[in-house]
Amino acid sequence: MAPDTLEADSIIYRIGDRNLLKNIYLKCQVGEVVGLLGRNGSGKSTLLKIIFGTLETENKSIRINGKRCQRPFTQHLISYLPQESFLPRSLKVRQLISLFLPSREKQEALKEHARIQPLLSKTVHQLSGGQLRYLEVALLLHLDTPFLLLDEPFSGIEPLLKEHMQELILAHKETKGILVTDHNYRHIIDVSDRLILLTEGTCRPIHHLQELEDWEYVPAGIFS
Ligand SMILES: Nc1ncnc2c1ncn2[C@@H]1O[C@H](COP(=O)(O)OP(=O)(O)OP(=O)(O)O)[C@@H](O)[C@H]1O
Repeated sequence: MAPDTLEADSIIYRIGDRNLLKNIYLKCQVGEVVGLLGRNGSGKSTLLKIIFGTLETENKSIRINGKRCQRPFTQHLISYLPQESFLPRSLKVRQLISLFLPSREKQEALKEHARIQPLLSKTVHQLSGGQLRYLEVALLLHLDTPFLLLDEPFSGIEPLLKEHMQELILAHKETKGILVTDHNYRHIIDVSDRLILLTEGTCRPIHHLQELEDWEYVPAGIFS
């Protein structure tokens, strides 16, 4: 059975005597984008690192189709966009695509992409912050992993490119389950099928946008 359900369950994370994450449960299915919102320092990045498997914690259960999986990234089940850029600066975009994507077909598809094609002869350090972020997200979306965690894909990019980033994410959601977090909450709302708010160490499903005001994530009056 193809992997189609990712569950992160019973996640607890403490920093000193602070309970940052208290018994978190969240689920993401192939074909949906789940938007994770939360105030600065609420633990969103920490949660993504724990799910990806690069941050250890005292308690967690990551399951794919119900089967426990200690480090999903080693089995090519999850890919992850960290907040900081992760690409080597000295390589040309063309080389990077060939190195990063195992499938020739995906390499060619990305090289022909309208917003990537003009960048092919540039080295990574010649790209603007927004171009770099777009390239990173495009590379990860072209991998065959069924799940993708995106930490601040809209950060530092101009309004027009944000629209293109949204389109890029939506163009791939049929074959992926995508968990995305960002402070550009309107873009997260637009791109997501479901919203979750991480607050007080707990994931709360958001059914109505007004709840974002009730939990004081956005100022009163924005949605009401
Ligand atoms: N290695 C660490 N040592 C001590 N405190 C840490 C460490 N990593 C994270 N924290 C603290 O954990 C809390 C959650 O951090 P995290 O980066 O996960 O939050 P976030 O919701 O992603 O925040 P932001 O929206 O500002 O990126 C913060 O208070 C942060 O200071």
